This record gives sequence, structure tokens and C-alpha cells, in this order.
Amino acid sequence: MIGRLNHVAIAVPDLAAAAARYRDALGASVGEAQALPAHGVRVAFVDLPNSRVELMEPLGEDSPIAAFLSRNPAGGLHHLCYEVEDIRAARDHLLAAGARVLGDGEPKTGAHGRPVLFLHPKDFLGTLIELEEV
Ligand SMILES: CC[C@H](C(=O)O)C(=O)SCCNC(=O)CCNC(=O)[C@H](O)C(C)(C)COP(=O)(O)OP(=O)(O)OC[C@H]1O[C@@H](n2cnc3c(N)ncnc32)[C@H](O)[C@@H]1OP(=O)(O)O
Ligand SMILES: [Co+2]
Repeated sequence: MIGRLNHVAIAVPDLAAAAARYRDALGASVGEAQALPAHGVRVAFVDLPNSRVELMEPLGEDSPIAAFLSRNPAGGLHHLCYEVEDIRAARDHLLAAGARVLGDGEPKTGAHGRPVLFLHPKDFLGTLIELEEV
């Protein structure tokens, strides 16, 4: 069911500082920051030869990554995003298998303009998983 690794996300307290660190210390190519108010984050993608890193800072009062950052004030690995061909079929398969799909279970539009869903970290070895339909 899951295909390519689309991105690995890092939650950070300061996106500009994180982007500068990747650019200056690691010589990475970091895209423009994009605010995603519907998701409560501002993100910038680090493009790599075989995948991407998503740097994310909280946006707004109810950011879903605020609590994570209070537990990890310097930042930390936040989620893995896998690609799927049919996100609703994947969701239904996972629900039937007893996994928890976060939110109301309806795919939302992600940073790449494609449908995404999140799976509870406690159901997947302590790892928050995002699925993105491609
Ligand atoms: C979609 C746009 C963009 C894109 O790529 O296109 C993005 O990726 S946006 C990313 C930001 N949005 C989300 O992360 C949405 C899904 N996340 C959530 O709904 C919450 O973050 C949630 C429910 C996973 C965690 O909420 P919270 O941090 O408030 O903590 P809880 O007390 O509810 O957590 C329960 C339990 O899980 C552990 N936890 C929390 N976050 C993570 C994590 N990222 N990785 C691993 N484990 C996590 C937390 O420590 C608690 O564990 P416990 O042992 O019970 O203390
Ligand atoms: Co993501």
C-alpha cells in the first residue's frame, strides 16, 4: 500500500533559523516558507536527491505541533510522510485494521496541494505517519 517516502518532517521553534542552519551549515537547498493556516504550521521544504525534509514551525494558537515542541523545545523529528495511490482506500484498510486516523477521517489538502491524512503515532511504533495521495 505505501509507496515512496515523500518527506521527513522536523518540528522547529524558529523556521527561519532552521532554514538558515540547513542552508549555511549543510549547503542544502531550502524552498520558500509557506504558511498553512488550515494545518497550524508554516513550512519550508529542503529538497534532497531522494526525498525531502519538511521544516515546520507552529502557526497560530492551536497549532498541532505546539505540544510536541513544549516536550522538545529545541525541535525534533515529527513525522514521516508516505505516498499512496488511493488515500481513501488506504484509510478504509487501516480503519478496518484497527488503526486510528486523526481528525474526522476526511483527507485534507496538504502542502503539496494533494490529499493527506495522519495516523496516530501510538499505532505505528511511536511514529506519526502522514499519507499523501499522489
Ligand atoms: C498537512 C500539511 C503538512 C504537509 O506535509 O503537507 C504537514 O505535515 S502539517 C503537520 C502538522 N499537523 C499534524 O501533525 C496533524 C496530526 N497531528 C496531530 O493531530 C497531533 O500532533 C497528535 C494527535 C499526533 C499529537 O498531539 P499532541 O502533541 O497534542 O499530544 P498527545 O498528548 O495527543 O499525544 C498522544 C501521544 O502521542 C505522542 N506523540 C505526539 N506527537 C507525536 C509525534 N509527532 N511523534 C511521536 N509521538 C507523538 C505523545 O508524546 C503522547 O504519547 P504519551 O506516551 O501518551 O505521552
Ligand atoms: Co508533512
